[in-house]
Amino acid sequence: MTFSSICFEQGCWFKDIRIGLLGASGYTGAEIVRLVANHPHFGVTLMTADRKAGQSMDSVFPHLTAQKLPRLISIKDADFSTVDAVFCCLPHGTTQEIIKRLPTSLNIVDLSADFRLRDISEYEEWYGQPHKAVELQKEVVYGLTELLRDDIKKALLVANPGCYPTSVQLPLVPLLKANLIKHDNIIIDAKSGDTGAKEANLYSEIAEGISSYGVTRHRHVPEIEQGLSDVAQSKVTVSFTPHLMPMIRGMQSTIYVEMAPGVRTQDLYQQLKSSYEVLLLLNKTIATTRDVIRSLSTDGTRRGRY
Ligand SMILES: CC(=O)N[C@@H](CCC(=O)OP(=O)(O)O)C(=O)O
Repeated sequence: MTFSSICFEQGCWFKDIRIGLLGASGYTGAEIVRLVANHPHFGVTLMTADRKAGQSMDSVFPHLTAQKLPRLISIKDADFSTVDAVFCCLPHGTTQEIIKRLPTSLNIVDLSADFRLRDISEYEEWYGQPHKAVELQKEVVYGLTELLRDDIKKALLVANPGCYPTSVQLPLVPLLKANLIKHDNIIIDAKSGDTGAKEANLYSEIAEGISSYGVTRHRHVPEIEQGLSDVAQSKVTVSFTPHLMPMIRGMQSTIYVEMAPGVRTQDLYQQLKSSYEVLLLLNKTIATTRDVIRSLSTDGTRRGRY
């Protein structure tokens, strides 16, 4: 991305890249604000949230009170000449039409699923609706940063990966690339916290229980298979079952693979260790979502090498 503008709007003093958030009042909007807050170059100058237009962001998320943020406005009142890049935090299925009306000079990161699947017919099959911006699909870079960092830097439109597909592709891609595992019989037992759910769930419906859902037909399956097949350079299929857990935040995917002949568990460990600068635990300590959340709060800059 190249930006030359200097911006002096409220909330963006001395930050040279002006960010607009569309659909800012949801969890993904709040997360972008958190990430941008300490960024040396990014400043938020535009925030839209149709149902909360006129309100301040801290009236929705009080933990953001200390941030200097513009007031939430309706998207129809947005002036896109005041931004260099847009994060689209709108619901799945609503983004395609909005993005195609935005100025073509804008860098866009779409956090919905609208541009993740390259194959349009696969999108229509899994999301149950026609794709409304087919012409944009060819511009898209799949935003799994650890894999495609250089392409992402040059992209005008980035499709931010789904949550489960991220948790599955990051560990499996280095193993597939190094031919350490077989391409079939990959079983993914995945668990998500409640903030990942599409709609607000009542405490009484979630607490003290675990539910599997989307069994054999979750929309993240084709996204996972697309990514894994790309690196394996042959068709990879997976068995995937997601579960909703009684916790607010976090995700854990336990993945079962068959190792290639002659490969040992230690080889998988070494491959992952040399691929990412992340907390990697084996035998001595068990991974927990709590530890990941704790580590995020102290290090937002961790990067993988892929
Ligand atoms: C627990 C739960 O319901 N999770 C959602 C995934 C979260 C989401 O909407 O989004 P992404 O596709 O952007 O990851 C689901 O299974 O559809």
